[in-house]
Amino acid sequence: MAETIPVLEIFGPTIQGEGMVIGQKTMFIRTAGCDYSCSWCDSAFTWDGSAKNEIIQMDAEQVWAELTRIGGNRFSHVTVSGGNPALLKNLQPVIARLKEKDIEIALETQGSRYQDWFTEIDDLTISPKPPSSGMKTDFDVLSSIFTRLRDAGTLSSASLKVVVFNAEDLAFAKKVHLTYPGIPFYLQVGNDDTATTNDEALMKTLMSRYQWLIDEVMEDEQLNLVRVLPQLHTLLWGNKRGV
Ligand SMILES: C[S@@+](CC[C@H](N)C(=O)[O-])C[C@H]1O[C@@H](n2cnc3c(N)ncnc32)[C@H](O)[C@@H]1O
Ligand SMILES: Nc1nc2[nH]cc(C(=O)O)c2c(=O)[nH]1
Ligand code: SF4
Ligand SMILES: [Mg+2]
Repeated sequence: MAETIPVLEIFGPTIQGEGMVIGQKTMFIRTAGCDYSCSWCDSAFTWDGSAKNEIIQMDAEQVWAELTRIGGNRFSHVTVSGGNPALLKNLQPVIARLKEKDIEIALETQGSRYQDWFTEIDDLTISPKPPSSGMKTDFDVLSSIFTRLRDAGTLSSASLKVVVFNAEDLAFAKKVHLTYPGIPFYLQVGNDDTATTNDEALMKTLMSRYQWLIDEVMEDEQLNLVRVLPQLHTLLWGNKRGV
């Protein structure tokens, strides 16, 4: 049996709603399982057991078949997220298959694990977690990821993205930025109501949080080379899954 990965959903094409390639037309592969349990995780179903019956073990061929079944020829970019896809050594054949098909590949991970296939990712988003998440970043692991990418000559594919809910999170984000000044740095508005179905109210709250974050960054002379973004998909579609 070929190597498989646990898949929770494959969807798209849609726009990448976050970070370094925001707006990019892309397909998503969402893997199951995470080594973290962030208090505000908007994808908790990937690790809290609530969707365990939806997990399908798929090999590279099956992943490609599903991508083309739903995306046809209407995509050239695939984003892998989770959960933490960096837990999966077996993602290698999936990445190889996408490369073979000339598909650009993005990956979302929190920077707690390294995999050799990181060097084959075109847009690698590393998202260390701030205090409000309840998680603690291992900066030795994070630094070793950047060292390995640099050694492989692929550091330019990487960016950092920190989600911010409050002033303490922003101080953490600043520490991350100042520790890795050469890595493109994104601040992202935190969504503190991942359950609501009131899209209008959520959009209003998120826009005012976005304004707060912008105001803070504008006043801070150590945050001059940063990009401040909302989660565009949440503004457009609220907490809906699979968009
Ligand atoms: C669901 S995570 C999956 C990838 C990986 N585990 C990670 O956290 O980077 C994808 C992105 O969504 C962000 N995210 C999760 N919950 C969020 C929330 N409530 N508000 C804003 N961003 C959130 C994460 O920080 C991460 O950048
Ligand atoms: N449109 C859209 N953009 C996204 N960017 C990161 C996502 C994620 O859940 O990792 C995501 C997602 O779920 N949908
Ligand atoms: S690391 Fe990512 S997937 Fe895991 S709990 Fe945190 S936000 Fe959710
Ligand atoms: Mg998401």
